[in-house]
Amino acid sequence: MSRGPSNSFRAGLVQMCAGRDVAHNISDATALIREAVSGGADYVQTPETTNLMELDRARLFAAAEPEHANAALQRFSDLARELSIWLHLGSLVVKVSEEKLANRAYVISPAGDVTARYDKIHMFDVDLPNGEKYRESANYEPGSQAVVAGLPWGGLGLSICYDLRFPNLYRTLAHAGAVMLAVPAAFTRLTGEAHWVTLLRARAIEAQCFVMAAAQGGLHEHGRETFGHSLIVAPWGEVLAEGGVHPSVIFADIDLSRIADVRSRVPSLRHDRTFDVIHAGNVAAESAS
Ligand SMILES: O=C(O)CNC(=O)[C@H](CS)NC(=O)CCC(=O)C(=O)O
Repeated sequence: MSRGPSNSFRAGLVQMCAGRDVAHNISDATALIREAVSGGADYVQTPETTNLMELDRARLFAAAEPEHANAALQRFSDLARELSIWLHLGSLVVKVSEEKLANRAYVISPAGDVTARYDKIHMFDVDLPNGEKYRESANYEPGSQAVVAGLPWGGLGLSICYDLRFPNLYRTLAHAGAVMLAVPAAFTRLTGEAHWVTLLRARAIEAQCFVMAAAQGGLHEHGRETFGHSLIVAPWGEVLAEGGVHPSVIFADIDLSRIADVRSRVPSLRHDRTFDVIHAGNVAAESAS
């Protein structure tokens, strides 16, 4: 595969449909990562919870492994080294105590070393209109640190799934030097249909970054359905690649020289202002209380 100049590279995003068995998920992801590399990818991203999707708390904790003895992390570190790629595990389920897990992303270098970790900050505790109920915080300990991971081509701002709804995280990452944003996810089908593409394009446009979002998709063993539609978006907002519902790999050639062009024409990242909020009129004052 021909490698471009140092500010461009090929991204391969793995879309999968993870289940309850860690070994099975590792083997599915491995096949797709190899497919991505066959297609010329220098950077490969996998979705949220690549190693495990399980609803039952007892089974979830029985299958979850700590970071120092994590089969998925060990296997994927070896794979990154074997294939000589930057491998970004969108997240792994990692046991951090007998009571809590972390929803943790890893960036692994072509030497097989973990160079960045990120724990999902925003917990998906919601009640959807179709009756689906999620209480992520019951099982997971949220993170409290945003992370810009250094890649050879530029800074990659890390996030996971529900974080997508908090635009200030991405603006903070852009101000901290990110030129790419990662949003690996397991979006629900219902909210994915309504919001996924729109929110990802908005984050790309407002943070003036490339956005890369590898997704879980399809009907999972644990009974939930996720939206799929892995997406790569350019900083001007156009969609460069989009997946369907089933496991696959999507690709895009990322040319980071576009960032300077977009940011110099519309310098909105340098136009932030502070302001006060006032309540004008009785109706607004009452409804705001
Ligand atoms: O629990 C698992 O098995 C894997 N993890 C997830 O599915 C996570 C946490 S429950 N899902 C989301 O954050 C969906 C967000 C979303 O769909 C939205 O913001 O609309």
